[in-house]
Amino acid sequence: MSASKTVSKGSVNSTTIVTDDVDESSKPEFIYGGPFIKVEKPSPIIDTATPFNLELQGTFKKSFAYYSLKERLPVILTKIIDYLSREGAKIKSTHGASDEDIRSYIQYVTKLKNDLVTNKQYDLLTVDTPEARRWNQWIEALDIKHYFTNVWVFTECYVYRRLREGCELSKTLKNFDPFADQKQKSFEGSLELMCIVADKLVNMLSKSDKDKCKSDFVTLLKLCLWANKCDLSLSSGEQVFLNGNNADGKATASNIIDPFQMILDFKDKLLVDDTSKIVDQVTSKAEAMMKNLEAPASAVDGAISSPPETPAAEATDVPCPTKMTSPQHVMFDIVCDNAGYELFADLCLAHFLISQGIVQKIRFHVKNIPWFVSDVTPVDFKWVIDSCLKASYRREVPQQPTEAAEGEVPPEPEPPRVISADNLRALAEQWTKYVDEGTFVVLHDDFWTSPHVYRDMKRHAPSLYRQLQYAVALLFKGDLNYRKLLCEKNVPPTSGLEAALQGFLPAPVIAVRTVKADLICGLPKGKWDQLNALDDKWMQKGDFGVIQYCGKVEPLKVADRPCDQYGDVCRGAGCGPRTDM
Ligand SMILES: O=P(O)(O)OC[C@H]1O[C@](O)(CO)[C@@H](O)[C@@H]1O
Repeated sequence: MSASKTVSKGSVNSTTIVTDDVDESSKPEFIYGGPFIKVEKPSPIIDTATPFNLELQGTFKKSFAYYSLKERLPVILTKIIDYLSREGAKIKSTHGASDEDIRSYIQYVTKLKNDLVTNKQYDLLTVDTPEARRWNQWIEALDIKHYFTNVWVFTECYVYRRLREGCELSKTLKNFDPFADQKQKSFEGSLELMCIVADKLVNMLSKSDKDKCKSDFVTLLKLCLWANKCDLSLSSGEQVFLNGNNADGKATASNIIDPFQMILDFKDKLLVDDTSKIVDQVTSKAEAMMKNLEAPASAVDGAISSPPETPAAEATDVPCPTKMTSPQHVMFDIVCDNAGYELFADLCLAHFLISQGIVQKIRFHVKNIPWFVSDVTPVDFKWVIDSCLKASYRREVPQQPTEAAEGEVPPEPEPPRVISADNLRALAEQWTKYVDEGTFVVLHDDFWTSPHVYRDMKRHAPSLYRQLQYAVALLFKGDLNYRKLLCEKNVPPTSGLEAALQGFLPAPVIAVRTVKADLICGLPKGKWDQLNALDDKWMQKGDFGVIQYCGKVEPLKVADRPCDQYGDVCRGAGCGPRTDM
């Protein structure tokens, strides 16, 4: 390890990046009463991969966490700086910002990047909101407050939270999303894929027999999985094209990228496939819940579907969640990951579950603020549907001529295949109705943009935990959710999901994730070693995936804590009409 820090030019648009190792061992220190002298301190960086059963952190030099903090995250920040410098005029006119506003944000991001690459201590947030104060309490409670030395997920979340703070501190940039353009471009690059999927989805929506319904459900779960390849933080903001597309995101003249074909082509890359179990369990649980809703409360074994003693409750009031032990609707929850094509795939699954009558509502949990470059925010949720609604696309693909047998007249060439956005627009029209009537509900709890792993949700966000308990199942999308489900711990790869969740059991958990970080559970014995022997970076590329299930659930009882809104005076109802329970 070098004894002094070197500064070299980074590859991104000539912005200076510190590219040597994070090394605290040779910083001069002031000894009281004496001159500045060199004090050798042990380096926090260890030349190893993350040992099993430890949390991921940037100090393990052979881990993806180290590489990410040293290379990927600084590039993401540099790109924001470049974007602000390049598109300053556009940003100014959209947000009514001044040169000074843009300059201040650039300075803010530049300092953040320097603090990160030099492994400084986290700064406290300076905006004064209840959520920012909570962040500061979490930071203050840490034993280790350095970027590389603390747990990786905390540092990453902190960096994205700070990016937001830069906007919050500005008078004019409060609604600025530094990743909006990248998300938009990625959506546009996937338009043809969406048209192709929409054309097939329309044939899955009319009520079908049990076998077809099961096989379509399985297919759509797999569609959602491979859509998770398209995330912009793994590629540091570069567009990701699913197998075979050109660099401009378009399929070549005679070539069609069919995401349903990809599911078959990627069969061997799906390392854990619980889809069959998921479909069986979700459908039977949903059926049981549906019966429960139809039956009068007294007829249902032990279930209190409305709270006791609620004389004043309006018929339209939803009972207080603290007293309610069964839901008001049969609901399936999707904890979303990326906007664009991935959200489109989630919407397709959601539409299918509703149209087949499997569930009555879908709750989409999205991020409150721009997050890990391409994660869905409420604004993204709306523009993705609106963009599908307005989509205009048409391409005629010439069909391969059929060979004529020797001596025979060649058959008439097939007419070209037409790919168009007609069905995509029709689907989006239905999604708009679903949103308007509350069949699709978009929720954005602050917890999803906190640094906490899901084991700790009950402690940090008890209301959210309770809300999740009403779901038939919770579909967690993507790599970041997976890391938080596994408590950011490098568990032995053969350990089961239930053990890895460490008690996070609000409702059945479905984890759908392409592998983009070096932790995993549920692999068959020997598989991890086998994959490592072929490519020691296989966990960093998003080429492999898992669809995992844990059906163990903690029973939902009347809460032992008072109602959030009315405390002990709550009579069991009157928490306002809610659509999300
Ligand atoms: O969009 P996803 O699937 O959550 O992936 C997020 C990416 O960001 C990280 O969580 C951290 O950079 C990686 O593990 C992953 O590459």
